[in-house]
Amino acid sequence: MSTHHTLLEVEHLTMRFGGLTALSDLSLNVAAGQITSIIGPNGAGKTTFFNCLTGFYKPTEGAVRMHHPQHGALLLNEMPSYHVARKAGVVRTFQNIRLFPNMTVLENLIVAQHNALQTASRFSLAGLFGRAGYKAARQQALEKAEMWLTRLKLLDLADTAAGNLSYGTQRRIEIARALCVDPLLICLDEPAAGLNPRESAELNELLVYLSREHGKGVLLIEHDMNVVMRVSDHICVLNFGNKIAEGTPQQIQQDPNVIKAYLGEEETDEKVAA
Ligand SMILES: Nc1ncnc2c1ncn2[C@@H]1O[C@H](COP(=O)(O)OP(=O)(O)OP(=O)(O)O)[C@@H](O)[C@H]1O
Repeated sequence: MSTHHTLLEVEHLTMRFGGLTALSDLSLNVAAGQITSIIGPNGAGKTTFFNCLTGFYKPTEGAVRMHHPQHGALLLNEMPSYHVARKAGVVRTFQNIRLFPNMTVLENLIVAQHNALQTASRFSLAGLFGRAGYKAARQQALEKAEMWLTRLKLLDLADTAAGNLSYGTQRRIEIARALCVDPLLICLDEPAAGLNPRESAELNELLVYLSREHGKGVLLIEHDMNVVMRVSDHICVLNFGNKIAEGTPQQIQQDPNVIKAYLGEEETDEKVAA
């Protein structure tokens, strides 16, 4: 799949908490079928950005526009978070794992589809027990879960309690769960944190597969530069809430402002002098 049209347009986004400006006048485009990474030192405003675009925070200023093939341009900054996921097709994972540990892997993926199932049941017990529509919706939910479990190489673990699995596997399950709601854009907050090198390499493959083969827009917050530099099509660098650079991995690696933000002024001078 090779359509790289703009999915998300971020315009002059600002988020203030009292006197602290966590995000300042950020403008950025995110394309379908590409991996866009947001990087920056601790406290740069990366998670605040995700919170603004997924309805968790209401930005102080600016707009976030999602271009949806059926619904047209949708202003995410004016939507509650459940609409951001359901209507606009923007889903996220969090820095800390948020699976139901006592449920099986499959159950976690079915629960993620509760909106479709509730609608099919018409919110009634009669619906749950009898309606053909509900049975069909449940079958579809199972098929979708099975498809993503197969593609993410998790099918063998479908009946295992999620909490008994390794950290890296739980991260994959979280991504599978997010994919079950058919997102156009998937936002991943530090998915490589705590992964071993093999799991990290598998994650790289998965992100590339989702963007290239499924045309998903992938928005990635990540500290692991091995992941970022290998998989990103586009990188946006934040520092103290400001965008200090934007470009391809090669451009970012050579950008003096980025080197300064990561290494500090003295080291940069030494590096330049060396
Ligand atoms: N709800 C909040 N109330 C007050 N300040 C906040 C809130 N959320 C974030 N901040 C502040 O905004 C700034 C940016 O935080 P944010 O979590 O977005 O950074 P980050 O780039 O994601 O950092 P990290 O890499 O450590 O996760 C920080 O100074 C943080 O303390």
